[in-house]
Amino acid sequence: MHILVLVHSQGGNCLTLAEHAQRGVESVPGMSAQLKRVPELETEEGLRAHPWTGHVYAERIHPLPVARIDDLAHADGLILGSGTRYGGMSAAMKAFLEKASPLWRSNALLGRPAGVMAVASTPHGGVEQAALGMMVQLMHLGMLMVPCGYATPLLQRTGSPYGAMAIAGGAAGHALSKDDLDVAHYLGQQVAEVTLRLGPKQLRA
Ligand SMILES: Cc1cc2nc3c(=O)[nH]c(=O)nc-3n(C[C@H](O)[C@H](O)[C@H](O)COP(=O)(O)O)c2cc1C
Repeated sequence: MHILVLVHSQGGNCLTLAEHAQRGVESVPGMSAQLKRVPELETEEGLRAHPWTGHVYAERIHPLPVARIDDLAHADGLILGSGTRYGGMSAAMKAFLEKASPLWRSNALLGRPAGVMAVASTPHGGVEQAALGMMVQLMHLGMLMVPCGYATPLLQRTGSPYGAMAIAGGAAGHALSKDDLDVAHYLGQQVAEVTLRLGPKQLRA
């Protein structure tokens, strides 16, 4: 069975979490994961020319496959990740989810498991709202939320009970910690295990 790990990352931090979530999924026998990015709203030239993140875009973001709405319908489970933008998910992630309205109409994603990840540069800069905002949109699509909870001691040090969350990037230049990466891996495992227990998706007409 297959999990789609779908990310919008500009500085590469959320992408790093997504890579670890992908490994977490793949650590569960019988599960595979594919990492894709949502379509960008900014121009290719603008992204490449950005003074701080242009090299990240060229080296790490651009090579990722760009997701289509169909990819959501064909995955047995989903992990979404976004950088925090003004206390919410990125516009690119939100735009992608809004394009999923045909799947909302057909209930194609009803009952499928999903987890969320977010990164912000400051401790009280809205990382939880970004993650919870993604959860709300996924619940409108009928998806089942798979949280981190507190079953792992990692959650005493980083992450959040809602999903994988971290403080990194921005002017202070915080780097992701090993605990942050391990929480992302843990979330991937959790989503994979729940997906496996629920069984293969039922495709709706
Ligand atoms: C337009 C914009 C808005 C941002 N808004 C916030 C914010 O509200 N709170 C915060 O802590 N960081 C904010 N940031 C910083 C990013 O969340 C941070 O750099 C994070 O590491 C981005 O993840 P990424 O490296 O995966 O792109 C903002 C960055 C940009 C470009």
